[in-house]
Amino acid sequence: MASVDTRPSAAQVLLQSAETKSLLRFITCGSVDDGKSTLIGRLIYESQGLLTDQLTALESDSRKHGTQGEGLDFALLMDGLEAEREQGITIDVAYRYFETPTRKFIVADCPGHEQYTRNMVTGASTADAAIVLVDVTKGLLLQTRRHAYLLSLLGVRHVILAVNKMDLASYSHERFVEIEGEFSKLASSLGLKQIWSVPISALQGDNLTALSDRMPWYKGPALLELLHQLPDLEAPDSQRAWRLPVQYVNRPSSDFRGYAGTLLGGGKLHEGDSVRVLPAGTVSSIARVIGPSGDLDRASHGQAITVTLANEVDVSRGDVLVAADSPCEIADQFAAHIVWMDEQPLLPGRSYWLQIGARTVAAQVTEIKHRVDINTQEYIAAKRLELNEIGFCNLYLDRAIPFETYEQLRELGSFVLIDRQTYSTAAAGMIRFALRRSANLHWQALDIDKQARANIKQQTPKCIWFTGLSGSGKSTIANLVERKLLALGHHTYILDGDNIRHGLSKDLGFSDEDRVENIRRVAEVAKLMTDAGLIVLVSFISPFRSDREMARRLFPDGEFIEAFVDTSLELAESRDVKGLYAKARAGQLKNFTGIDSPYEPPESPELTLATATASAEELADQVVSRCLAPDSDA
Ligand SMILES: Nc1ncnc2c1ncn2[C@@H]1O[C@H](COP(=O)(O)OS(=O)(=O)O)[C@@H](OP(=O)(O)O)[C@H]1O
Ligand SMILES: Nc1ncnc2c1ncn2[C@@H]1O[C@H](COP(=O)(O)OP(=O)(O)O)[C@@H](O)[C@H]1O
Repeated sequence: MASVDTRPSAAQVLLQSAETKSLLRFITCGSVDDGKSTLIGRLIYESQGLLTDQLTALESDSRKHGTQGEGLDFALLMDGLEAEREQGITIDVAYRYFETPTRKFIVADCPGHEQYTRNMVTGASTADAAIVLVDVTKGLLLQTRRHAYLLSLLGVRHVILAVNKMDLASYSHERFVEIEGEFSKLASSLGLKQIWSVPISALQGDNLTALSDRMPWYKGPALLELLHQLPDLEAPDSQRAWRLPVQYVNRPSSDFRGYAGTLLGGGKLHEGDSVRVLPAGTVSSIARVIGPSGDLDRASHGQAITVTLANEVDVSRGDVLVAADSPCEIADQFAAHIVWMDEQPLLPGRSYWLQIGARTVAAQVTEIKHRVDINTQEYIAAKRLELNEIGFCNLYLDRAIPFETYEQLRELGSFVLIDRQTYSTAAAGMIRFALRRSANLHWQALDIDKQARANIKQQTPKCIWFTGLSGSGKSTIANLVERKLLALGHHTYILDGDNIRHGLSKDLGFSDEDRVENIRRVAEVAKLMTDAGLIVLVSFISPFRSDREMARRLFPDGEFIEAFVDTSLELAESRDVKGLYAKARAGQLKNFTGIDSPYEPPESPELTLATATASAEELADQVVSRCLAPDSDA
């Protein structure tokens, strides 16, 4: 006789999910070999959340295909997905739901391989937490680094390092501590903050639902306990004001007009609050706040509500209602990280639809500042982004939109790009900051001017622009010049290529486009420095004539002194101070000036410094006398 099955049916589980238990969304990172499937399967099983049909299938599959003898093979719960993948079925992300008496969980299972980056990004974009699985016998792998980077990119706030297969390492405390240390170094280099580490054996069930006596040195919590303790969606900063993106305008009759959406942000929305409609900027006040079961006095983050306004103002789907005294920014140009998800590469200049919240606008990527190697996090110059590649880009929208940076508020700082021909989702993006429209910027008049700043230093501001091949002698000569000027009581500063590329230009590589941008930035900084009354020494390869001309145009006549450090390629290469020429010749360094990237010598520089025939000391003297000569102003 069949026994009565007391496990909940699928329908019951769904009904239960409507209860008000808190929900934690998390993602698991790691490959199947790390024991990911076994871990998730076991967590679901042990938390009694298995649906009846799933369990029946698991029991029969374990008998037929299992690798665990008479026991249940938990990995089979997840492996169905692998089979689907083999059949070529595209699965964005596989989500599994389970719950315990106190919490509901949605776990996103994302495959570990690089070609599934877009899947992981999709899963992580809504996750509150992530479990990074590391096989204790293998330690940190390249993919661990990749996963940790993606978690930091997507701002997943709680990261749990699960060191798995502890049974295969004799439950060694030492080995656990070693891996934990390596991971915490990696995490802090990526800016991941909340890290927990748990030694587990997914197969044996150690430290999953209860502490294991095989690892008495581990004082807890067990993994499931930890998942219960984590706060769900990070409570937004309560100082931040509320935002209500309008999902739709509810107008059942002519005397009711409500605006529905999910409330976001830290602050509470109250009946009577002043409200601003963005992007238009019109002001009104909240007349009613309506929740699923009637009128409310107030609402907070995450609540689905409808509001009505005190007077008739124009509000459409996609607008954002904000606290009137604390509106969010509006802009039409952004810098954003973009994860490319389409088979067709991203081409700057092409028009896409950009969807942010309920708003859709036309957008172009005007520039890919760099691509990020997701395994090493190196910045690489890129003219296009291919499937699964990540780029840091400038975007231009055809109209201004209200937004928050992704860091401030995920929901108003993330967007997707949609291919206008195929309507496929081409990319996911995260707004890092707005690039303001110059039309909105005004020059601020100041009382103290350049002349006053220079007078007090008793000098004439200058920009001495050293240009030449790598290893030509720019830094050596500039350094000597600065020492000499300083000894004469002058106020100086050196802007050196290598140094600026560690900070101001650390996002730039060595493509032609990046060099152009590098020089543009440095020229602007040099101009500010002469404005401060300084003598500024600029030491950059600055290989392109047109960019040096652009720099020159920023300065008044006579202030810009172009000093060509004239050293032949052969000589510079024979010096090879940093060993870069050898690397470039060996093909290990691309776009190297003079080898596979051009250098355009100046046509009529103020100074030509021939390093083959004069010493650095002599050349520095030439520069100093030119710099201080009164006629150089002419
Ligand atoms: N591919 C490639 N090409 C040229 N230089 C390279 C490259 N990769 C690294 N480096 C190192 O970067 C320094 C040059 O940076 P700059 O900012 O002066 O270059 S540029 O003006 O933007 O062309 C340069 O420093 P210097 O040798 O002092 O010129 C090199 O050390
Ligand atoms: N006349 C000279 N002027 C400048 N540097 C010289 C000269 N003769 C030899 N050198 C050597 O060439 C190298 C130039 O390197 P560096 O100043 O770093 O070049 P850059 O900044 O252009 O890359 C230094 O090792 C320097 O000592």
